[in-house]
Amino acid sequence: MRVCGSGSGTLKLFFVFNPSSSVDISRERAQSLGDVTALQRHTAHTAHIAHIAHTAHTTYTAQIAHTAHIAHIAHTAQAAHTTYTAQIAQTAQSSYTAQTAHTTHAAQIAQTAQSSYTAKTAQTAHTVVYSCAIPSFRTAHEKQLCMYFDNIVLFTGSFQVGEHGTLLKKFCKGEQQCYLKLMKDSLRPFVPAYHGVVQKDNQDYNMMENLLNNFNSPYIMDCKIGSRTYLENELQLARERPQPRQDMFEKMVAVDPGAPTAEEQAQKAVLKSRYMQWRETLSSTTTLGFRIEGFKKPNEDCQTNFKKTKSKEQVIKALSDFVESNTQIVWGYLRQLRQLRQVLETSDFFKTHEVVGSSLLFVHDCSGKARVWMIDFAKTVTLPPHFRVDHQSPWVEGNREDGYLWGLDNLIDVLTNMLHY
Ligand SMILES: O=P(O)(O)O[C@H]1[C@H](O)[C@@H](OP(=O)(O)O)[C@H](OP(=O)(O)O)[C@@H](OP(=O)(O)O)[C@H]1O
Ligand SMILES: Nc1ncnc2c1ncn2[C@@H]1O[C@H](COP(=O)(O)OP(=O)(O)O)[C@@H](O)[C@H]1O
Repeated sequence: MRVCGSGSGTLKLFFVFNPSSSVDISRERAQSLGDVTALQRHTAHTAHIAHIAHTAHTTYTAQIAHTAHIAHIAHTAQAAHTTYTAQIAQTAQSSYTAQTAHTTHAAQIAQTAQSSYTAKTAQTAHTVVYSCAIPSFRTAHEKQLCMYFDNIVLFTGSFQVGEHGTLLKKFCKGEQQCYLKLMKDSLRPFVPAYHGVVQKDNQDYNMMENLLNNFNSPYIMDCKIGSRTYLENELQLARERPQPRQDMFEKMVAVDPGAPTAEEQAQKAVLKSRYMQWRETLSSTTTLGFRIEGFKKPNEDCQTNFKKTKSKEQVIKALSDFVESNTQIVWGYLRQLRQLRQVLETSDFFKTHEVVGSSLLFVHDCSGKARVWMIDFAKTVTLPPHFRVDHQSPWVEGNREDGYLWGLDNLIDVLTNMLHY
């Protein structure tokens, strides 16, 4: 969450997953080139790359891991300081567009993996992968949602990879406080394990378990839960110090050119609270108390085109696509959600917090394993002493209701309906 200014697996390659490219490539590219250089430095200086070969779970990853034998990786990583940036820049400028890189990616990797274990092959695999490193996401959020390429974590603005299969998220004090409390709460099994604060390149991060560690080619979905996605004090701030946002105006117009009012059209900007409310009514947040932010299936583009997914039928269609109509997976998720529902009833943390903008992360794989975790507590705040919410009542300013249980019940209902389709 960018509110503050912004298991133990060991896979340490960062790939940028890249769907259709249409945006300001040069700015993003510059950023991504910086990331890749930083990444290579990281790779070159840690011994963890050796674990890649051992812990690669997916065929795909295993292939790369095998191909990229440790000696060759070391060599590649060393070379990276001097040659990689240039190579990627060159690749990007040639007809090797992000789109092309993505579509040919799997085929090329497969081909590469089948060939012999030469340094050249290892390097090829890396080059192919990194030539995908031209982000074309419209929003930072989409970029984070799309942070996985199979089990391999992408290096994004807010996230870094930590030691021993952990994930580092840019430090946010509010989120840290939540995790510290959650580690002692009955909700602990439903949140990533929290491992404290670490500093990297002068930036503090909250270190947590990477929830994908034990999955093989995971399917990943992020659902934002609750009837409201902004805090009451954000509304107050917007009234006291209105800060019209041009970027949000642009995001709004991209979805619906008719959405801004005449005044907003004239200013070419909207307030954040207005944008957030518009997003809520456009999607199922207001009608169902949750919305699909995006999902990612193995070897497919990340899908984030759910801003207008509002009706039950539309939601069911999207969820069916995510689980590929596999009822075993639906049952798995339902079991998890029902357990979570029960635990929420007993949780002291839940009783005493307004949970806004938090997501449920759904992960399953072809083995049939399906898990759900609560993530993203950057906008979860402690309620004043003795202040109670039921997490179900409609929100009116001042009552601090977040609609979390209402949304969860609707989600359970929708998944149950899917079994009868
Ligand atoms: O999803 P889109 O339509 O791109 O809108 C995003 C999300 O609502 C972000 O919330 P979240 O991170 O919970 O998904 C929010 O970050 P905040 O968490 O800071 O509210 C962004 O605000 P800005 O960061 O101000 O742009 C806003 O632009
Ligand atoms: N502990 C985790 N393990 C695995 N993936 C995670 C974890 N935390 C976040 N993610 C991934 O990162 C994405 C963004 O995380 P989130 O905490 O919502 O950040 P932001 O608030 O910056 O959007 C999620 O949709 C999910 O895919």
